[in-house]
Amino acid sequence: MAELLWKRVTTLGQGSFGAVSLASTSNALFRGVTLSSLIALKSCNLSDSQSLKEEFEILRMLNNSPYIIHYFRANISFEDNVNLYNLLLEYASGGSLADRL
Ligand SMILES: Nc1ncnc2c1ncn2[C@@H]1O[C@H](COP(=O)(O)OP(=O)(O)OP(=O)(O)O)[C@@H](O)[C@H]1O
Repeated sequence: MAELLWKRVTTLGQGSFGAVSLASTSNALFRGVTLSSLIALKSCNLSDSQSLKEEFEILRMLNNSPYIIHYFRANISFEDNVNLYNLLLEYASGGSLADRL
């Protein structure tokens, strides 16, 4: 099965469990799902990734909901000599709910 290829473009924000980047993807189709060419990538150090792994499990349970950001997969990358745990997420281009309140 083809690996989903991505490249970080810019930083979107910082949460309690990780930093969020905007990333561009090169595969338009992944596991039968047509992807936008932009995704969000939530990353943290692999050695400190328990909370992000728990977030991944919750997103996995809710992945069919139209009200919850979809995840595409989790993976590990090696960047600047650090192993990072990454959640590959649907990019919410409209900003957060907090921005709108
Ligand atoms: N899927 C996404 N698409 C676009 N921007 C996102 C996405 N996920 C997160 N962001 C941006 O990154 C910021 C940090 O997101 P994250 O989910 O890590 O933390 P949070 O939910 O804002 O805070 P906390 O983790 O403390 O509850 C958000 O405020 C938002 O600006």
